[in-house]
Amino acid sequence: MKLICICMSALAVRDRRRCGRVCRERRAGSGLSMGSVAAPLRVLLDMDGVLADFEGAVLREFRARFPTEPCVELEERRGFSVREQYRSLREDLAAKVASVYESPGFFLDLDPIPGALEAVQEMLHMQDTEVFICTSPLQKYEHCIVEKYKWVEKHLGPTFVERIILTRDKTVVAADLLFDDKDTIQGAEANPSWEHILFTCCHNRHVQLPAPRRRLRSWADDWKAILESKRRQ
Ligand SMILES: Cc1cn([C@H]2C[C@H](OP(=O)(O)O)[C@@H](CO)O2)c(=O)[nH]c1=O
Ligand SMILES: [Mg+2]
Repeated sequence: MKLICICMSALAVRDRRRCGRVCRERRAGSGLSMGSVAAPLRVLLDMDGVLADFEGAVLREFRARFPTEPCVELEERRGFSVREQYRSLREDLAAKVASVYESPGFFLDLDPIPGALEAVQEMLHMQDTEVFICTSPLQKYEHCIVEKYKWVEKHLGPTFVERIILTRDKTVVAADLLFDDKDTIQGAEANPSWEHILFTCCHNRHVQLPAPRRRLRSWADDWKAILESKRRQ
């Protein structure tokens, strides 16, 4: 069971997280320590590429709007940024593909990733588990932000909207696990509290992860084993 310290007073998030790490280390060597209590496992789920099919929609909409232009098939996707790969095909295609995902309705109409909604509901009802959606808005955020909220309400229900964490910097959010399709997640915090589980997506399929980094290949893969292994740490 995962442990955190009972602290003397309400501590800042940063201090509480530090305290949790100290307790985990203590427990590994010497069992339960004085002042330790069970804490739920906190899981962050990224949205695009993990719950919502951003890549599939970009290709479908790009083809529909620019039928005569070359495009990048999903099997050919490499690197997180769609815009940069289209730019490498031809400079002006960068703006064209960006116009697709910056359009009103784009984020709202994303299809759920297969198995994602069922997995989230199951995770939500697991004992000793807290689930949040941790997602970044586009820099051009006009439609994206409200549509991400609406997407969650539509597919997961209004109470799940309370569980959205919207941030451009996921490193400052405290949790045990982050499932995310972006292979490199950086920000103000050099040592985030979460373990990043790379969720396989067309653009990261070929990324070789150095040990001990872990992947979840799809929602049909054993995500429960990852949660349980983290609980035991
Ligand atoms: C521009 C761009 C955005 N996105 C997603 C990631 C972010 O959502 P999320 O954090 O839910 O994965 C969102 C804003 O950048 O759009 C991509 O996945 N690829 C891209 O090339
Ligand atoms: Mg993502």
